[in-house]
Amino acid sequence: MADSAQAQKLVYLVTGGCGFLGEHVVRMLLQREPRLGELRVFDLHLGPWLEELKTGPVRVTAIQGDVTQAHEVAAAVAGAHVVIHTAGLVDVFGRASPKTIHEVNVQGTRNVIEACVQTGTRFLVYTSSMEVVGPNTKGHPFYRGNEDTPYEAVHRHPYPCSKALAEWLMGLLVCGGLPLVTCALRPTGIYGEGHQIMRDFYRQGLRLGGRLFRAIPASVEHGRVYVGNVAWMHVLAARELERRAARMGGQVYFCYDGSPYKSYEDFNMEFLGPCGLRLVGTRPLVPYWLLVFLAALNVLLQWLLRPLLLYAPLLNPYTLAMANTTFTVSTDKAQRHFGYEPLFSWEDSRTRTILWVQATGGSAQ
Ligand SMILES: NC(=O)c1ccc[n+]([C@@H]2O[C@H](COP(=O)([O-])OP(=O)(O)OC[C@H]3O[C@@H](n4cnc5c(N)ncnc54)[C@H](O)[C@@H]3O)[C@@H](O)[C@H]2O)c1
Ligand SMILES: C[C@@H](CO)CCC[C@@H](C)[C@H]1CC[C@H]2[C@@H]3[C@H](O)C=C4C[C@@H](O)CC[C@]4(C)[C@H]3CC[C@]12C
Repeated sequence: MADSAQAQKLVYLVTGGCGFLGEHVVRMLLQREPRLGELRVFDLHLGPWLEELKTGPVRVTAIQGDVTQAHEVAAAVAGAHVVIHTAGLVDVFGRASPKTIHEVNVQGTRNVIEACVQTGTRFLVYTSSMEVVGPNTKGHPFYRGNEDTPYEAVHRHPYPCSKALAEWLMGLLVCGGLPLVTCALRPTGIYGEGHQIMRDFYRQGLRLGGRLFRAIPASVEHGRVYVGNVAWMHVLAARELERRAARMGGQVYFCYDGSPYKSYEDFNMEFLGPCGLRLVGTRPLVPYWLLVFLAALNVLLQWLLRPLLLYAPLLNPYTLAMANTTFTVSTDKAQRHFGYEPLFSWEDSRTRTILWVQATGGSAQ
């Protein structure tokens, strides 16, 4: 990618490119990366929507593969200039075993790093998570903090443990002095078109006669960021890693935009309200001790039923702690380091999400 090769077309690889975030990254690259020559989309499950992208000017190569299989990753990475690694097992509900979460999120990331080193790929952007920092097991608030805010990060749940370990692996590279330049992006709770949990809440509200019941105090802030802005941040970071390697290499960045600071439930109502739902109660209708009890009961039921079926409700001690602990970010690090500005205003993000919930929320899609 030297000066003389300004017009050189680049090969990008997006792992997890058919996931919620991955699909937005893929589409954003096609729209906003002028140097894109080939786009490889690597995923365990390929989406049918990829077919429509294959008719455009950029070569789109769909690769069905597993990040836990080093040889599959190496084959996909070979010849790629830039890798955006979003593939991950996002499970805070006990659907997958801790071992599987570790294999996909930690070993999978190690495979991606090693493939880059072996095949000479120089730029790697990793999708990390807010949970690398917190909320911690002690329920300490992280109130509008930034990347340098001191916070006692204590992980016990397999998912945050795996994301923290994977991000740490990225950092190791810099210490090792390898030619690979990496950075990690830490989204808070992502929302937008394709957000399954938002759709689940919508359907639950419809079943309950157009109502949802407040369980979390409105004063607890939960950080949220629009998927289009998270995707844009990945595309921009990937593009700028070369030019600003000394500054960006080994850095971590929270993903942020103009989304308002609200509780998890009040934030969801920004979209579900215009879709006809109502949040009942200005205060939690269920006492907190009862939620704690129900969350613990769900863990017991999950364990008892495991030989027969997979019982994985939204409420468990970890998700309750997440929803009930203030964790919000306020930072401009990505702006200072690589010129990031959100592409979508809060109004745009809101409208797009509402339209998506209205279009697909009631259907089986
Ligand atoms: N959704 C959020 O709120 C959020 C917040 C912070 C960080 N993240 C991170 O963003 C990334 C994407 O999350 P998402 O919400 O889009 O999840 P998702 O489940 O929609 O997407 C993950 C994708 O990875 C793929 N994948 C899983 N295991 C794989 C394997 N072994 N090999 C290849 N592909 C595999 C899945 O098929 C899926 O398409 C994850 O790394 C996640 O940890 C998500
Ligand atoms: C107690 C319930 C009353 O309505 C609400 C339970 C809500 C939980 C299911 C969600 C609350 C916070 C969410 C998480 C958060 O937004 C950030 C995440 C980071 C990411 O890396 C993965 C997804 C998630 C863990 C997200 C999952 C759902 C919540 C726990």
